[in-house]
Amino acid sequence: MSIEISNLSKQFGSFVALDHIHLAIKPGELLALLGPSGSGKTTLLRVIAGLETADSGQVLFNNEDSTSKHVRDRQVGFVFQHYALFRNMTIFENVAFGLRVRPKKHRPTSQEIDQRVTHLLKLVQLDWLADRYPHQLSGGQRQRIALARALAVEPKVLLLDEPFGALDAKVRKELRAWLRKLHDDMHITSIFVTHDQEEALEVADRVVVMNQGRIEQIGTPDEVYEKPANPFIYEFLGHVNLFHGRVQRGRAWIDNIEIHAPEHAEADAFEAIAYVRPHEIEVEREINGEPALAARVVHVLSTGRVVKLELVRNNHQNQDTIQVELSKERFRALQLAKGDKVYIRPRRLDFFPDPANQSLLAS
Ligand SMILES: Nc1ncnc2c1ncn2[C@@H]1O[C@H](COP(=O)(O)OP(=O)(O)OP(=O)(O)O)[C@@H](O)[C@H]1O
Repeated sequence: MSIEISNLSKQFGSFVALDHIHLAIKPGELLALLGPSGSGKTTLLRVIAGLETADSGQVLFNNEDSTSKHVRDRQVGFVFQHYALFRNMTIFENVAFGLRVRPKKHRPTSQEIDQRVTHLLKLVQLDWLADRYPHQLSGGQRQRIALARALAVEPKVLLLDEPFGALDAKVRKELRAWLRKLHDDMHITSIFVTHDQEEALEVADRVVVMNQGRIEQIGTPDEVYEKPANPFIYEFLGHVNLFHGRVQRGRAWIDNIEIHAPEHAEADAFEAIAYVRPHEIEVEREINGEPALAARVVHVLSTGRVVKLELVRNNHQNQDTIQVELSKERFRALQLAKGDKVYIRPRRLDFFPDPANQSLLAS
């Protein structure tokens, strides 16, 4: 099932929750809606589900306008953060529920229901819990059952709102991998809401980054992480270092370091902010012929395969810490410790006009 969202807007009173949203979701795609709290993710999901009506715009399922279609006719399955399973029903009956309450002429036979529920419980790898009650399950197991229950009615679209939000970090990680695999097996067009960057980047085919009711960028996890469209996304997605510099006709400068900026080949001079990810900074003990920024190590944190360094620049007014990530091998080769002097050079920088200083420089 493809979903196309066209020019969708929604206000609550005078507050604009969705602001002219356009989005095309391919059949079988797993899409993440990612953004800070209040950015409109849940509202968008609820409009797609038919639980909320938009003020204007359309939601098309397989090119067919569903705006006036009732929730139960949209063939969507839901999983929410706190999905309340029926407490007084066994796990088996919870999963069977959506099928048992169907009108008689659409209801599968009792034998078919048994078969389908057994199959789904196997799919979520919890068939051994069929006779238990929800309170006898862990949070992660309950969410997997919630998913099995959503899948029981064979939805064409699966909508998940922070499905793992209430779980601890380790279980979340396990369920992410599990959801990805399940999706690869089933290919149901799925949209999940999260405010966890890592979750979105790890699980989704494409990520939609939202902010203040608008879409800031749509792309594969690599695209949004490696090529953020604007400063908001840079700062929202993972750790990032900020430098101030200057750009002119395809060249850029951070202090004495000159860097190619081919994407700004035509640009007149402008004051810029420049972003660089922690793993895109080279660290040397000695200056090696290329201009570099002098800094010193203020903190070393070893986490598994990478070593995270915190640096501050030497003799520089900006004493914000600079985060650097090195491989363990590189860290060993450098033999760095707190207090050591180093030279750093960003391998790749992305430049944007500095909002605090928009004035043009004399060329
Ligand atoms: N029924 C409502 N009445 C009034 N305002 C609402 C209503 N539902 C949502 N809002 C407002 O719309 C904005 C977007 O809410 P929404 O739940 O879509 O955000 P979100 O991105 O999902 O946030 P979170 O990650 O915190 O769940 C919020 O500022 C919220 O307060």
